[in-house]
Amino acid sequence: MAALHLLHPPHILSGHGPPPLLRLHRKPSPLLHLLPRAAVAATGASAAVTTTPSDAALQNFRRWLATHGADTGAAAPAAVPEGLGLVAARGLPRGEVVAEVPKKLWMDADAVAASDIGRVCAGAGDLRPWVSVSLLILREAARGGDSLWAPYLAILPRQTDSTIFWSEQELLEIQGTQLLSTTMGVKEYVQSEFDNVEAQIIAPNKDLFPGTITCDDFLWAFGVLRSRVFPELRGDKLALIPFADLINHSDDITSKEPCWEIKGKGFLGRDVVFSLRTPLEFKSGEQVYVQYDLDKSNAELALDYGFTEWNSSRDSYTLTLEISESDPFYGDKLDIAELNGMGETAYFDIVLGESLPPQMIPYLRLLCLGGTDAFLLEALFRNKVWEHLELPVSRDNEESICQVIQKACKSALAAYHTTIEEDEELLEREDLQSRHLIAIDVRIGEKKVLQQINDIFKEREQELDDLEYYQERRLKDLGFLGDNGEIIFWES
Ligand SMILES: C[S@@+](CC[C@H](N)C(=O)[O-])C[C@H]1O[C@@H](n2cnc3c(N)ncnc32)[C@H](O)[C@@H]1O
Repeated sequence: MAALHLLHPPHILSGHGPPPLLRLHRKPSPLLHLLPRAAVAATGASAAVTTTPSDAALQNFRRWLATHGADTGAAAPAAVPEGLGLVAARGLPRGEVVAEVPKKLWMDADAVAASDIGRVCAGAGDLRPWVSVSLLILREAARGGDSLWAPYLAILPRQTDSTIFWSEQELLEIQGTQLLSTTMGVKEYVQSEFDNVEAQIIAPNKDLFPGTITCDDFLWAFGVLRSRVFPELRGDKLALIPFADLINHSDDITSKEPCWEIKGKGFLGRDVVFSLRTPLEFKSGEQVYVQYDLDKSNAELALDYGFTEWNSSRDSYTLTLEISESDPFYGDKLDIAELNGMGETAYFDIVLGESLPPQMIPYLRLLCLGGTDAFLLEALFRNKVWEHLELPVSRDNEESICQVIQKACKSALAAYHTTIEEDEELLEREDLQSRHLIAIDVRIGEKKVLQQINDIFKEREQELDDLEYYQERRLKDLGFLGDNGEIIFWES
């Protein structure tokens, strides 16, 4: 029995620790009430919170862009099923410029430095770029009509369907999912960053932040950045680009080529602009789309943008494996993991319909190594051990990896409040709200991946007798074992 050799069971974390606590509703924030994109109608049957600004606000926004030298003639902002979007004003071939937005309109680190909060942000030391740009958004929103960005801030949505904006009741729909843990983790992170900036920047500078700024306001600014910043503009380059950020996502766009560039224009190319291009041809009147990120899972799309796709390559589950500190071979195992570019904890993203990540099984075999196989952990084997772990080590070790994974999958599956079949039935309903649909898509995807992992190891467990293990390979290498598994003696 494998367990006899497992002196210390490996630590398998599946992302299903104690269920995260759901926060109570907080009061609506004063600042969000100041933001204009509120008195509007929902668009499209599936849009629970997607609202569009008034025509007057849109016209004001377009005038503002033109006054400040933005070139946006190729597409017009308009109400579309995804909220606002960009609609081709004429036939646009592939690679055509949709808009060129001058740097003076971007909300980025330079805009923070040049603004009246620049001094306090610089004085606060190492503020993360997203934190200082969030403060700029909130400061400018509080300035109302006096802000340079007022016409832009007026058309920003008050919410998206990102799970960071879901109510306690709505979050119950993703009970047991990794998405719930991630969402709660992100909200806690934003809360702790807010606590810091409130103490360091907001409270001591009441002249700059005269009204009340709450954590909900800060979460809104975080959500705006998370859903609207082009993926490559992260870190120090983080920038909110008005107008270009109205472009919606379509799964039909599969090209990996970036659809934008930052370039110089005008005399000696001194005027920096953000230039957005079409990834495909679009007819006049069609909505122009881009691909946000081909590699994001449905859970990531739900968290960042508030939508999911019915596409199995977006269904994924992150398996977390960890070398337990109480393992008697902890030091040796950690050393081996580190020598092979891994660590005490390893994360494996498993995608529906795709094979397991290549490092996962060797890492698992390492975690389960013990008993009579522990000799492989000796220093003598250090440079070769990973090669050995790439193939089955022993029946006991292989059986252990099959059992621990199946156990972890079963326990993770038990934490969901619905089965795959129940979810599939729910998907037949036509009255599903967008957030409910996102919840079903994510939990069904996670469960399918868990089921797939479970099946792989179940099948493997049934093949244990047919596998070739370390000792047999070794005897063969030394010429002691024939092709049919018979021991070759010198005398025969
Ligand atoms: C970069 S903004 C695009 C402009 C946005 N539609 C608006 O009204 O301001 C990204 C947000 O648009 C919406 N969105 C974009 N593509 C979508 C899609 N394919 N399905 C549903 N919502 C989408 C989501 O709310 C997402 O968070």
